[in-house]
Amino acid sequence: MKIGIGADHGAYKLKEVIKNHLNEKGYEVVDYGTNGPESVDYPKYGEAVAKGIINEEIERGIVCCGTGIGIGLAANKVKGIRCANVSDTFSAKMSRAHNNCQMISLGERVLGYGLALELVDAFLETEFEGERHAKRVDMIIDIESNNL
Ligand SMILES: O=C(CO)[C@H](O)[C@H](O)COP(=O)(O)O
Repeated sequence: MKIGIGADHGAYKLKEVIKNHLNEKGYEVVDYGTNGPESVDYPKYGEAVAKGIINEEIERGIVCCGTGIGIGLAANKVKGIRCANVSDTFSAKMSRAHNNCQMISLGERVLGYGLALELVDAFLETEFEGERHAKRVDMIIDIESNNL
């Protein structure tokens, strides 16, 4: 599976930790930056990874900033994207199982690296359950289409 990652300056170290972890696990990783501590604006990176999903360059996206909130909000503004800001393993799994999220966002100023990697694994290893959840995800998609 091809995974896109992106972060701002508040989380580029976490992004590197995730990149190494995914490479070790055999995933193909596309890094959308940023790659250093210089201050940057997180919306640019959230948008870039989200567009990677929509353009089918990648299948899943993991984005990081200080809290994971801002970069996740930005990703969710790209039509068709469902990105969940998660900090517990159950929610990381449910973001796939019930919500069919293509992306999660993580906060480097919130999480330890061990937990962050557990969240990444839970997200990537859980399948969407479909059935009653498919109708509800379709309703989310309809809200987007009806409120342009
Ligand atoms: O968490 C974030 C957005 O939700 C950003 O990483 C955070 O706002 C950056 O702050 P600063 O410019 O003070 O490092």
